[in-house]
Order: sequence, then structure tokens, then C-alpha cells
Amino acid sequence: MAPSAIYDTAPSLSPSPSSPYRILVPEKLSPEGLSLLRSSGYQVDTPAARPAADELLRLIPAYHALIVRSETKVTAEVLAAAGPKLRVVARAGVGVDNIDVDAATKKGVVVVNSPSGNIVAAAEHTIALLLAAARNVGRADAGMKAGRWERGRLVGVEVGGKTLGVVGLGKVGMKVARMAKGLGMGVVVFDPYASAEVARQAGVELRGELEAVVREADFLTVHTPLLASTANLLGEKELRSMKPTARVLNVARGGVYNEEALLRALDEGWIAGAGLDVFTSEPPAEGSVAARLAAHPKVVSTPHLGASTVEAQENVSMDVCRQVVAILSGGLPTAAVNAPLILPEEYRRLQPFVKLVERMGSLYTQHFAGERGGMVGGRRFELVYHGELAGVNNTRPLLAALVKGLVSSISDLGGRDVNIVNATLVARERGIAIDEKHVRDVGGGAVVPTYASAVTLRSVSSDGGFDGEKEEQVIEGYVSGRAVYISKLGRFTANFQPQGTLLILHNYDEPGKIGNVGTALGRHGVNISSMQVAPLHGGSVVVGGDGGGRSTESDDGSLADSESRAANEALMILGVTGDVTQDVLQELGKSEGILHVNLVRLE
Ligand SMILES: NC(=O)c1ccc[n+]([C@@H]2O[C@H](COP(=O)([O-])OP(=O)(O)OC[C@H]3O[C@@H](n4cnc5c(N)ncnc54)[C@H](O)[C@@H]3O)[C@@H](O)[C@H]2O)c1
Ligand SMILES: O=C(O)[C@H](O)COP(=O)(O)O
Repeated sequence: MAPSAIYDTAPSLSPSPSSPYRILVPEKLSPEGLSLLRSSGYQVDTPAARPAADELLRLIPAYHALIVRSETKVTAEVLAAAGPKLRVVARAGVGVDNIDVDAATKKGVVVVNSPSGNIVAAAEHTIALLLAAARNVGRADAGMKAGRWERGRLVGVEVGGKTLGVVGLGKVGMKVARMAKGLGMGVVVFDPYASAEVARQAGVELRGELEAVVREADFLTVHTPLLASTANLLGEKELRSMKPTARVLNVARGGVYNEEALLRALDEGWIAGAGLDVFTSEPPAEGSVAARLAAHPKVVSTPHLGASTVEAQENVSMDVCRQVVAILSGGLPTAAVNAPLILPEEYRRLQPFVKLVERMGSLYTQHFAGERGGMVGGRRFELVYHGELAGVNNTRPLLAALVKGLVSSISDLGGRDVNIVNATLVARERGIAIDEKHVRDVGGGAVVPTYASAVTLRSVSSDGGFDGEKEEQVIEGYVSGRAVYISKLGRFTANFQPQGTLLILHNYDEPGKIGNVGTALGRHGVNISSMQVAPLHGGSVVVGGDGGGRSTESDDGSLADSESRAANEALMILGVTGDVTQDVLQELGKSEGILHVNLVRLE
């Protein structure tokens, strides 16, 4: 399996040289990143103008990756329209509030961003607005350009010695706080999630209440993401409790201040001014409150320029383009918003086991659940890691691989495939529960005595025993080199590679069986490419049919016959090519000594 399997949404759509991966970049992205994409052999489309919402819906199905800044709205509708090709939505910046991350997760599309590429730019822009708001730079400049010399009307205030209130001591907030201290300001902070130790080391005062920060601040700046919990965080109550000389700044997201309240605060003199880079609608819709704020004489406003420096744009462009290349070529992103973090060395180590576990899941569904109506939903599974593998802590890729293997052959996932992004969600939707066990010792167990790392999959009933009334539904496998093998299937000791189309026949291991099966398949034009006989595990005697059900003693002593025949049960595992029709399966099933026939299709 190619390493891209973790993020694959449609392996069959892997591009060929004549049909490369296509990447849509509807917004302006620094050329360094675009060059990286093109030199990696991808087709990069950069429309001259940002496509309107309906145009994006029309375009998106052709693309494997979409790279946006803050203007393109990547809605659930866009993600639904994307179809199976789309693997990654990259945000060349920090905020992902323009992307429906939940919808992307459901679809198994990775969302990546550049968490720190524009931090310096955003912090410096905050300081620019701080000073501009303090010294009326915007109005003074506009006056000069209009031929006015307004020295008397534009007396400002100093920031040195004043208090800056910071709401949100994250990456930008911290940088702003440090810069403000450099300007001689005192800094008080509200951030319920910030570490007191980190705040202390930065020389800022952490307050337990937002109200305290708001009351103390001569300048107030917000640096939180826009979330349900931060929308309108600063409303009428907070703005009314500020000093009338205070000025507020927003280089985070429009909507963290309630815009109506802010407009009234400025109009009615609750505060003295504002520096705003972001608005609830961008560009502010004509006549909107956002537009009135942007045009307000007490406001210095900029059109969402916080990240717009040459340096920041190079940073974010390279950050996200590298991640797009990584994902499309089977590597790992460094800043996935909706996928677990896996270190590259962990991932490399797990790769062969990802393939093994996916095949085991698929084999389970087709061999065991297939016999019983394809039911894997609502079941509890146990995945046991033996040997070296037991030392791996981050097994998310293996869980994802199991879910993918269990459900892929049986479910219509509505155009989505299972990957590490959505596996937990898919499992939850289908009532599949997976427990994991780490068993370091492979030497002592009866199960996998010889391999350095092995995996056992079993279906477990609610009382903790094996599921299935008749049979232990167990599959064991191991990796050798890059090849994967199944070493146990149900009650049978095996050693076959789970790949291609397999015919699994449960039979009495008696002379003539192989010949009969071979002749029947030959008659139907089915070629046998590999063959393995899997005997009962440990030579145990099981009485009865496939399930090893109860024995019933008869008067004529037929139990002895039946016992000896059952002791010779085996699986015949044939790798086949050609069309194995229902007729073929029925004919084989009726053959003397054949107890059951299963067709299993693996990749
Ligand atoms: N204007 C721009 O061009 C521009 C540029 C970069 C970043 N931004 C925006 O700035 C914001 C901050 O970015 P960041 O990288 O520093 O994010 P971050 O995730 O590093 O920091 C956010 C901080 O907000 C805190 N927080 C969350 N909820 C809070 C609440 N209810 N009250 C107080 N604090 C709360 C978090 O604990 C965290 O410390 C984001 O919205 C981002 O999109 C804007
Ligand atoms: O969240 C961000 O990174 C900033 O708001 C930058 O947005 P932009 O990429 O649209 O400039």
C-alpha cells in the first residue's frame, strides 16, 4: 500500500503522468509556494479573480487540493460538491473559521494551516494600529492629503506608561504583549487557558476575570479565534465599563467585539477610539455596521492586512504548500487542524502494519461477517499488538486502518472513504467499538510465537469472550520485510499473503479435494495463482461443521467417524484470477467434503 493510504480518499484516482494532481488556488498566494507545487509536478490553477461561491461549486470536483486564505468560504456545500478526489484543504494563514472543518472531517479531507507563519506580521500590525489610534495617524494623513493642516485637532496620547489589556495570550497575543512591554506599557491579560507560569515569565499580569482587564485597560486588544465562545465576547457591558479615554484594537476576527455595541461606544463616547483590521463582513457590506465602523472618524481601519507582509506571505505559502505536497505524496502534514499528529518516524514504522490491519479488517468482514450477513456494525473488536509493536503509543493509524478494512467492502460511505481523519467518526456512526491491547511478549503466547511484531484481531462479545456462537473469530497476522501475512484465520493456522482475490474453502482435508477444486475452477476459466492448505490450529479436534459445534453420540458409534473426519478439517486458500461467478461458488460448495466456500477480494 502506498504511504498515502492514511489520507487516501480514492486510491483508484491516483494521478498518472498524463493526469497530475490538480490544485486550485482561488486567492492570492505567494509565488514561492506555487513554484514548489509546480516543480513537484502538480497542475496548479490560479484563477485571475476569486471564483464566486457557485463557480467554486462547479470547479471543485476536479481538484485534489484547495488552498485558500480568509476570503474563500469552504462550506459544507463546497466539500460535498468536491466529490472523492479532494484530499486536503490548506489555509495559508492561521484562522480556519472560513472552513467547515467538521464537514471536512466527516469527508476525510485533511485541513491544514500555517499556525505561525504570520504571527510577527499580525503582532506588528496590532502595534501599528495601537500607535495609529493613539496618535490619530489615519485622520492626520487623510487631512494632509485633502490639503488640511490640523495640528490643533489631532492631539494624541502616549502609550508608554499606559496599560494594555490583552484578551487571548496565544501566539499573536503573547508577541503583542512582549512588544508592548518594549514600548514601556504595563500588560494585563485575560485568557482562561493561559499558563500562569508562562504569563509570569513574560512579565504580564494574568487576571481571572475579563471585567478586570477591561476596566484597567487604556488600550484593549483581542487575540482569540472566532468561536461560539468568543463571538461578542466584548459587548455593551464590557465597553461601557471601559475608561472613556480607552481605545480598542482588533486584529483577530470581526465579531469578537459586538459591532453594534462598538459603534455605539464610539458614537456615545464610552471609549475614545479604535483600530480595526477585521470585520464581520469583509469587505464590509454597504450600509452595514461594519462599514460604518470602518468609516468612523474615531477609527483607524485597515482591510484585513494583519498577515499582509511579504515575509508572512512567503512563510504561509511555503508552510501550506509543503504540507499539500506531503499529503499528496503520501507524507504527513506538520499542522493538520483535524487529524492527529503523528511523527514521521512513528508513521514510517507503522506503515506495513497499517496495510496488515486494513487487510485483516477487510478479511474479517468478508470471511466471518460475510458468512453472517455482512454485519460488522454494532460489534466490539479487540486489536492486540504483540512484540515491538506493543511499544507504539500512537496507534491511531492502525485504528483507522481497521475501521477502513472493516467497512470499506460493505458500505456505501456516500462518496467518502475512511482515513485517519474520519475513522473515529465512521466507527461511531456504525457502532463499531475497538479496544486495544499491548502485549510485549510474543515468545510465550500460543498465538504468535515467532514474529517480532504481530497483530491479533478478534471480535469480542459484550461479556468479554469471543463473539459468534460457534467460532472464535480471530485473525492473526505479521509483517515480514514489506510483505504482510495472515498466520491464523479462525481455528486454522495459515501462512498466506492477504492480497488479490482469494477463494477460501473450508473442507475435510482428504485426498482428491485439491484436484476436484482445481478441475472445477479450470472448467470455468478461473486460474489458480497460489495455494495454501491451512490445518486446524494446534491440531485440535473439533467435532461438527465449520463452527465446531457440539458433538452428539450415536448408538452405532458414528461419533468416532465424525470425530476423525473433523480432526482433518482444513482451509484451502487459493489466490485466483478470472471471473469467479456465483455459479462457480455454488458448484464448489456442493462438492463432496467441502463445507463452505468464501470469496474474498482484497486490494
Ligand atoms: N488580521 C490578521 O490578518 C490575522 C493574522 C494572524 C492571526 N489572526 C487571528 O488572530 C487570532 C489569534 O491567532 P493566534 O495564532 O494567536 O491564535 P492562538 O490559538 O495561538 O491563540 C488564541 C488564544 O486565545 C485564547 N482564548 C480562547 N478562547 C478565549 C476566551 N474566551 N477568552 C480569552 N482567551 C481565549 C486561547 O487560550 C489562546 O491562547 C486568530 O483569530 C487568528 O485568525 C489574524
Ligand atoms: O487568520 C489569519 O491567518 C489571518 O487572518 C490572515 O488572513 P489572510 O490570509 O486572508 O490575510
